[in-house]
Amino acid sequence: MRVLITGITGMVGSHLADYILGHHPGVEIHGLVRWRSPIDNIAHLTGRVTLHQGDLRDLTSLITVMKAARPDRVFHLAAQSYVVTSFTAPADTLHTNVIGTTNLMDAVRWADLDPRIHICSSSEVYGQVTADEVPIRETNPLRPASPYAVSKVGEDMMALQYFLSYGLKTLRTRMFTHTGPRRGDVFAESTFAKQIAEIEAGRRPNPVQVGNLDSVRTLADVRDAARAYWLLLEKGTPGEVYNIGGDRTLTVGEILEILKGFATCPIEHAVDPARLRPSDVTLQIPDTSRFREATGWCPEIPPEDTLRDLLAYQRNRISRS
Ligand SMILES: C[C@H]1O[C@H](OP(=O)(O)OP(=O)(O)OC[C@H]2O[C@@H](n3cnc4c(=O)[nH]c(N)nc43)[C@H](O)[C@@H]2O)[C@@H](O)[C@@H](O)C1=O
Repeated sequence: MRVLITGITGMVGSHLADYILGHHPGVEIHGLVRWRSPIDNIAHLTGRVTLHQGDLRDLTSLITVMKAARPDRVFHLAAQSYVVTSFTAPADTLHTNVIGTTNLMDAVRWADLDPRIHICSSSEVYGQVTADEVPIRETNPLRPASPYAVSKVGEDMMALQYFLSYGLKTLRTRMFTHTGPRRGDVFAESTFAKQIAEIEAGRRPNPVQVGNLDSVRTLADVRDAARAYWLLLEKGTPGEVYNIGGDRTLTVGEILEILKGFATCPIEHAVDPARLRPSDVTLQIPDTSRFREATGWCPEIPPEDTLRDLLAYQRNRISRS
């Protein structure tokens, strides 16, 4: 079997490649890499995966990649994924996520292939929900509260439309917060871990700079997420959409406190007004029963282990820089 992973240089894509190599050694892995993308997260995979240069914004490049890789399965994980950047660069976010996904699906059609395609939507599509609307089911209303969320609604709906109109075997996930080693520095738990590691190393003074600590999230481990995505294309139904997420509910402040508990020195924190958003999504608790029933998946790694590993990853990066 041949798989193509877009976003293979990112946190989830690199862990998915690790998972496949570890559990399904006969699978041939191809990865889409944007020109000049940093490849630190997949340096350890050299010689074990085939990389193809291309760009989601460039249909011609995607057709060339599809014809070369000829995947049986496509995991589309590449995206502009940072909510805050979407407020400052909304058009860029829409282009990469909506047009880029459309280009990818068109490339599959142009190359005359019929793979199962994982389209990675997001819990952000549900936007701000009220207390009586949780746990969030796939049937909850979509009320996107950021340009990023709008882009994921567009990506999600284009995948549905290509299934309905052309029979493309798209399966959509709406993943809730997931993290672990290789998480981008900008996200909440990752910037906290990075700042703590810098304070421990004497590279920055206390306090850790934070934004809104009251948001509620469930935290899934990226390695559980990678296993979920594999199971999705093994056992899921084309045309369907599935919520996926962790089962421990924490405020962002509680996540910070867990990380502080692992620190080797006292850590303080202070709110930086620049880290507050024009609108924030403060309550995200999923109902993942549809996905669990379809695949048998459930999360295995507790948030404490995830956050310990994330801090270890940030410490390691700082010690090497
Ligand atoms: C499922 C979804 O998950 C992610 O989106 P996100 O939830 O917006 O992620 P985040 O880590 O940027 O914010 C989480 C919460 O934490 C608050 N917060 C406090 N203090 C800081 C802070 O200092 N930095 C950041 N970034 N957030 C902070 C912030 O206001 C928000 O309420 C992406 O993977 C996205 O791609 C995705 O699809």
